[in-house]
Amino acid sequence: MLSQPLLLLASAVSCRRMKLLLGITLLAYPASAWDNLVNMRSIQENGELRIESRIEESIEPVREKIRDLKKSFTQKYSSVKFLSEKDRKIILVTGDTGFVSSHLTDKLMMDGHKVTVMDNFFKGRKRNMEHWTSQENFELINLDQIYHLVSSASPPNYTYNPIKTLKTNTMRTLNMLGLAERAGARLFLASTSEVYGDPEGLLGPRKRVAEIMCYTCVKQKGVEVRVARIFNTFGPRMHMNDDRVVSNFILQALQGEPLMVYGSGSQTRALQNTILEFAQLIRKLIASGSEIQFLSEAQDDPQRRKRSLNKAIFYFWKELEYQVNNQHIPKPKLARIRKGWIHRN
Ligand SMILES: O=C(O)[C@H]1O[C@H](OP(=O)(O)OP(=O)(O)OC[C@H]2O[C@@H](n3ccc(=O)[nH]c3=O)[C@H](O)[C@@H]2O)[C@H](O)[C@@H](O)[C@@H]1O
Repeated sequence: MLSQPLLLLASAVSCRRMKLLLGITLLAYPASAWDNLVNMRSIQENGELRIESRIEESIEPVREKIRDLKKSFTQKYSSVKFLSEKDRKIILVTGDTGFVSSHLTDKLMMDGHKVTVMDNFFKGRKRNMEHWTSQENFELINLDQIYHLVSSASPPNYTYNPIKTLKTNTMRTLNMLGLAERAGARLFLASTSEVYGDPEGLLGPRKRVAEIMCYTCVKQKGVEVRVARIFNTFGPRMHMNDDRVVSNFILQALQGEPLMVYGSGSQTRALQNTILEFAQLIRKLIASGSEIQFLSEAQDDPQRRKRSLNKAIFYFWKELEYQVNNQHIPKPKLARIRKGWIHRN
């Protein structure tokens, strides 16, 4: 009989314990969950902080660059370094208003050099260079035309160093053609009457190669080219030692020395009928008492090279007509020309 109440008591006790245990568990769970939550938050926050600081670290140099850039924009690059003439280089940059080249120019200018830039503004922009335009070390060239008057026609000049003459006429012509192509500019080549002369000569054949280079670039690259074969030019600023016939005879006549005619003097040039006649003319014009002396014939001396203005007039007339027709300039009426109101020269 005793065991019954004991059992009941025991079960009552364990029931209370269970309840107690259950109560404690119920209380402990939310507490630990809260704790976990708090922990997780702090881990997350720590992580976020670390990420943020890393981002900050990597962004800082970019920010610095932006600050520098802003500063440089407000400075307008006015504070270029001063370089003495010895250290200051004269630099040519082509394609300058483009992206890379415009930054290179900034660097060179800031370092104090004298920079000339050349561009046809095909891809670049003038705006990229505007901040330099008032700076005295800076020059911007936009090319439309190149006059390639390379290689002197003076015999002592081009015979002095034949390899230099060869290089000047060939390599420099190619370089200039490349520049003309790049800049979209028209190139004028000063060729010579010598291309009609001796095929072994020192100047003529080299100039002929230069001409061929020009025509090849016209065909293959569409470069606009003009070639003029210049005949026996002379005039003020010609060098005393040029050693061509005009300056030689004038100097000899002025100094009262004999005028030296090579060969018989029957050879012709564009400037006079014969060289002998030319010597006589100079002597008369200068009123010189100089004699005329005949020396042996010069080597490979072309005997006949004379002007024919008829052909030149014909081509100029055709060209003028073409230009008038294409520009829609009203042609003068024939009656007005006849009356003498408009002169047709
Ligand atoms: O300007 C030109 O077109 C050319 O002039 C000269 O070629 P050349 O035509 O022979 O011209 P000069 O040297 O002035 O001679 C002209 C003629 O006068 C003669 N001459 C020249 C000089 C002199 O003192 N005496 C003389 O009788 C020459 O024998 C030649 O027949 C140059 O050699 C070429 O490079 C140049 O392209």
